[in-house]
Amino acid sequence: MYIHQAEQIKKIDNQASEQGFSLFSLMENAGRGLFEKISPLLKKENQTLILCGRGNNGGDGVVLARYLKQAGFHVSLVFPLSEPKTKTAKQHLDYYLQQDFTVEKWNTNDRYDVIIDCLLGIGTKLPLRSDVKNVVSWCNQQDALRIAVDIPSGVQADRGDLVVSEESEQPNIQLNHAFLADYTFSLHGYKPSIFLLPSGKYFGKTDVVSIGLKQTSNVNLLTEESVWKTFPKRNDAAHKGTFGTSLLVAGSDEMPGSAVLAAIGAIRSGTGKLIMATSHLAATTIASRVPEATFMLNGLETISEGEVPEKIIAAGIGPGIADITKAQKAVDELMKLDIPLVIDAGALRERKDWHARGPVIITPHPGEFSRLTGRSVKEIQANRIKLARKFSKKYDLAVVLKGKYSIIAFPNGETFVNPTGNSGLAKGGSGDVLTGMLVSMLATHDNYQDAVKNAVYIHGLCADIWIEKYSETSMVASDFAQLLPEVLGKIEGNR
Ligand SMILES: NC(=O)C1=CN([C@@H]2O[C@H](COP(=O)(O)OP(=O)(O)OC[C@H]3O[C@@H](n4cnc5c(N)ncnc54)[C@H](O)[C@@H]3O)[C@@H](O)[C@H]2O)[C@H](O)CC1
Ligand SMILES: [K+]
Repeated sequence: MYIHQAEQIKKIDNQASEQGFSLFSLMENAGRGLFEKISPLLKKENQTLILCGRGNNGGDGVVLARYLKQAGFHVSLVFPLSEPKTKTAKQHLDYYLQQDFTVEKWNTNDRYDVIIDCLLGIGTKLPLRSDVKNVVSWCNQQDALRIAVDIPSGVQADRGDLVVSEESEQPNIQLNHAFLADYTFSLHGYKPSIFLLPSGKYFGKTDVVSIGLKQTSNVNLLTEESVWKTFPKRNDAAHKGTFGTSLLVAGSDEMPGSAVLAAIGAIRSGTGKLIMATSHLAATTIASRVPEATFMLNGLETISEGEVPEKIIAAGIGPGIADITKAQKAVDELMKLDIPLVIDAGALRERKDWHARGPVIITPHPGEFSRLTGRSVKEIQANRIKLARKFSKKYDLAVVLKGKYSIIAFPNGETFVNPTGNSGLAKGGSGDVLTGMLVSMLATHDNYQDAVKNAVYIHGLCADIWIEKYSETSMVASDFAQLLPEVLGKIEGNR
């Protein structure tokens, strides 16, 4: 499923128009497609208000109004911000009027069953002008079904923040920030703000209306199907060497649990063998929970001095590591190997040189990404896709920016939004499990990008499966020991 940034949509529109597909036809397709999706939600006796802005989002509303009226629905078409100003919207309004349909005056005392928001689309620049704010605020206070076209008005296409002012500190839904939709029908494809916060809270249920344009984007939503298709098959002749040896540099006397969790994630995700480079105390704890692991004692020190176990085919470093200086030296050593390397938690610090022989995957949460980029967490959250892409390209590494809708950005520009997961993962230790899973899947997949995508998707799916039976509150990271077999059974069964 493609995700389109506003600029890309404009480019595709222009291309289509150069190739003879006029904006008038695109708007006609948009209105017709919206009619097909929206009319089943309306009853014939409903009073429906379509609020149109001055741009092409308003034009979509005009076409939708025509189709709904032709089908016998009670519709009031209103321009609360004055009449359309774009050529195409004007043309459609002329055609609408020629069918003897009318434009209504807006009376805020009238009551409607359904309100359709065609005020602002991807041309939105914040802050919202006060006249739009007033209309949005009125809409949000009505006892009506609210449907947004393309994006809810007040939301931008590419960013997650709503009000470019101090007010945006307030994370809760505000009545006058944006149209609070029950449904949003996106034209051509989803826009990034569906997957960002707080904007994502305003979309309600979402669906896409095709308008006949070419589908292409290097930002995609991960799907379960793509995971089935790329998850490696294990053949009967396999032995422990077939799936390779993974190395996890994790855990310290202060934080043995993180290493246990990373080891659980790794051992349940397919690696043939697992070496834990860790402290004596942590090794004792790990051995009791993951007896399959072998150990390199004083692992962090040893690796930081340049002594690395042989024959490893994937490595990860960071969970439960307390000594930041040694962690950096160990990262330097691991970067000399021609294997994929996951850098997380205690090993994830700003570096001058990210250059490595094999692929590097960093797994920051927003706080860690803030430390790496020097930007505030608020700025990162508003702009997760763009900033992850930028960092990935600049340093030639893969970024897994964790959080609701984790972003995976690869240095070739391919970017993925992960739809799985819930707040059951927002707990200490779930990131450690992910690091273990990543390393293990890197050891078992031929293609490192598939390994990263699959680990992130499956990690979230475990939490989604958990809440089918229990609640987000009760989930803890050690539950992955049971959840991974269940979820991998589902994935491998479907393959
Ligand atoms: N390929 C497609 O997906 C197509 C989508 N269509 C629809 O067109 C809009 C985008 O149209 P555009 O005219 O570029 O922008 P808007 O309708 O969003 O309106 C711009 C309009 O709003 C004013 N404005 C911007 N920000 C603010 C603000 N903060 N406060 C008040 N007013 C604001 C601005 O000055 C302009 O006047 C897209 O979303 C789809 O709905 C096409 O129909 C077909 C192709
Ligand atoms: K809208």
